[in-house]
Amino acid sequence: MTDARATAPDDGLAARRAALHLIGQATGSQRLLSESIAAGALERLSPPDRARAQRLATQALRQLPRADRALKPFLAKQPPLAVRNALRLGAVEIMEGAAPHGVVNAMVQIIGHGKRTQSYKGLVNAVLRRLGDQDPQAWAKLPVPKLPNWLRGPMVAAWGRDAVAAMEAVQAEAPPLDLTAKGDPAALAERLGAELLPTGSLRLREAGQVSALPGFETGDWWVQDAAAAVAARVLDAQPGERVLDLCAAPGGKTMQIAAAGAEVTALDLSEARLGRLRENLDRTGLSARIVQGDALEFDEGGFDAILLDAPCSATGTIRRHPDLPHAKDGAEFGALIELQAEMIDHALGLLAPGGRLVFCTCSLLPDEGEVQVEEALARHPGLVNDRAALARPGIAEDWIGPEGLRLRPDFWADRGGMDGFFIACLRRPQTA
Ligand SMILES: C[S@@+](CC[C@H](N)C(=O)[O-])C[C@H]1O[C@@H](n2cnc3c(N)ncnc32)[C@H](O)[C@@H]1O
Repeated sequence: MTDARATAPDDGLAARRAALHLIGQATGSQRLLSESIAAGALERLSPPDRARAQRLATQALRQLPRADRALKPFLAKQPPLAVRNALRLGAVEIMEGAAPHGVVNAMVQIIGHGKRTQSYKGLVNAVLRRLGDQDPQAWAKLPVPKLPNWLRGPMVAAWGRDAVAAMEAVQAEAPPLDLTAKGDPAALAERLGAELLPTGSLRLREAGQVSALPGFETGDWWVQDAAAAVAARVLDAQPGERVLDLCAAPGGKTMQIAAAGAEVTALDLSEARLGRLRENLDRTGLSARIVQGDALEFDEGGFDAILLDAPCSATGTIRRHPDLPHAKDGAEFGALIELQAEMIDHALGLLAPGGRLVFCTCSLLPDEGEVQVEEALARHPGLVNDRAALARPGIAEDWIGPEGLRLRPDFWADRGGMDGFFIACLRRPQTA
């Protein structure tokens, strides 16, 4: 059955309304876009509107501080959040090149529709029209959006002001699309007209619809940030090895390990995310044993290698998830850091003697990376930090620190950056 509301052309109203819902949830209710979407926020939309709503919300959240600056001269006082967000989304769209009249009409209609917002119709109309008369160059000259203080403080303490400013500059841009090839990356790069990155990932700047790219249906590749792909390269799974992927879903790293010919067990707590892992394995024709459960309760041992891509603050992925600084406030850091340490200890106990544990997090906070390794080495006498395993093709020597490999969004800035990651390889002694 077709839902007429989902398919009728509406000049972008449905997509904009949904985008505003997502932005409202992130800025008003501390809900990540992924959480709102999992709760059904985009269910009623057609696939193109769904993609458009997500794109609009993501771009508006990425540029929120710029939008606020551009709007400030036109607002004597702040209107309610729903109106403010409509102005923000409208400002971002107009200043980034959308036809102003279409944006103004849509926002006026949306605001005019709500009982609590309809009295702001005139304001939205006037402000967005005046923004439409602004020089688009002025937008580009606005300062790069800064991270919120709760995150900026610890990051400046860890990496210094200049490095954080460089990361913010990368985070202000829409990221490229990175792919991992199931087979030969050079041949696939040629087929797709993609850049072959030094670490072996592929990069497309203007990808369009992912599922329309050649090789999607046949499962010749999967979407995976270049930095995320390095963790499984460090693990370097060998054909026939027994490998445990402890926090596996949605399975980017599981697929790399399976493609290397290892016997992989993919475990995750989330049944919903494991559903995505199953779809990914089906599409790529790769196989893994799938286990739903808590990593801390899994007690099958004797693995040659374990990948622990632990739950973390995800602060390394802000350029792909710009909702995070708006929806979070750092309150959960402490619990995550404790969980990561428990997971490291538990995983070490599941290794065969001489086995290796690759621990990684997509975090920019040393407490979720370097400090975890330092403390694990202190807790486990005889444990070896195998830094030689980190020297993979394309990895610059100065990215490897005493505790492990630190990847940052401002690395490869001229190529479009990369996600922030920490990766270490710990070896259990032969005799424990
Ligand atoms: C960073 S994501 C993993 C990404 C995945 N390795 C990939 O490359 O696609 C962390 C995962 O840990 C899972 N997780 C969180 N707590 C867990 C637990 N106690 N046991 C097992 N998995 C857990 C989450 O459901 C989430 O899928």
